[in-house]
Amino acid sequence: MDDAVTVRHLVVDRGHRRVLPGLSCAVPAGAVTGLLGPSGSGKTTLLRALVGVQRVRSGEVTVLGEPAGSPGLRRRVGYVTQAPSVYPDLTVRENARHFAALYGRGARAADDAVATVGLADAAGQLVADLSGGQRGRASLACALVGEPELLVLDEPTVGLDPVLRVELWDRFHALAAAGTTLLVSSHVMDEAGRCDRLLLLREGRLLADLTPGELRTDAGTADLEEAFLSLVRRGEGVSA
Ligand SMILES: Nc1ncnc2c1ncn2[C@@H]1O[C@H](COP(=O)(O)OP(=O)(O)OP(=O)(O)O)[C@@H](O)[C@H]1O
Repeated sequence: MDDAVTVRHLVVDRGHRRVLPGLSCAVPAGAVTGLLGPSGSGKTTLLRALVGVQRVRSGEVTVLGEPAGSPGLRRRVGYVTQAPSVYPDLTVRENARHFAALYGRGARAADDAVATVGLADAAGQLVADLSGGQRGRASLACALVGEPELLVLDEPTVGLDPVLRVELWDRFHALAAAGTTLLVSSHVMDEAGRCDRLLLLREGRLLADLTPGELRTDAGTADLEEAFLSLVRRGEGVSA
């Protein structure tokens, strides 16, 4: 499988801290890759570098064959941040139609995206009146509407109930089956099991790049949370 993203020796400083000290990794095309790691491990920083909004000190990030942040990638890459990026004074439908228009797509595509994230019943509501989880999904709809080749999602299931979570993950896999590459960050290890591949980060370093099955086998436990912790402990043992 080709890689949609390759990262080589990426060094990023934020404030006075070296957050990514020389990270190398790859994201396979047409699959759902989970970017997992504890809070502060550098997940958002890596995602920001992929979409070209992070100042980097050195290294190379190639996205869909072009340097990250190239103007040509703007329409090919969708990014949903942890903070929903939608207009509070517009309805869900109006937001989706606005972004659809920016991508040269019609009202039908906008309405489909709203339905996909389970917000059809709330389409006429102002975003300002939505719950946090609903607002996040409205933001996701606005990214989906452009049908990007690479979808970068920063903790998209935070605040969602289990039913919606499962539905969204099914949707992610349907998109991947249709050829979209998804990179989804999470610190919820039970979501790791839903990914085709996992990149496990710790303190800005790649702890492992493997499938959920490999992680379980490697750690000798079916519990992914436990498996991740065992990997962390092993890493600490090696560096000690
Ligand atoms: N603007 C900033 N200035 C200085 N340091 C920052 C800034 N933004 C993030 N950091 C630091 O960079 C490190 C990595 O942050 P990042 O947001 O990439 O982690 P994360 O793995 O996405 O965490 P979370 O799961 O909590 O979102 C953290 O130590 C954080 O405190």
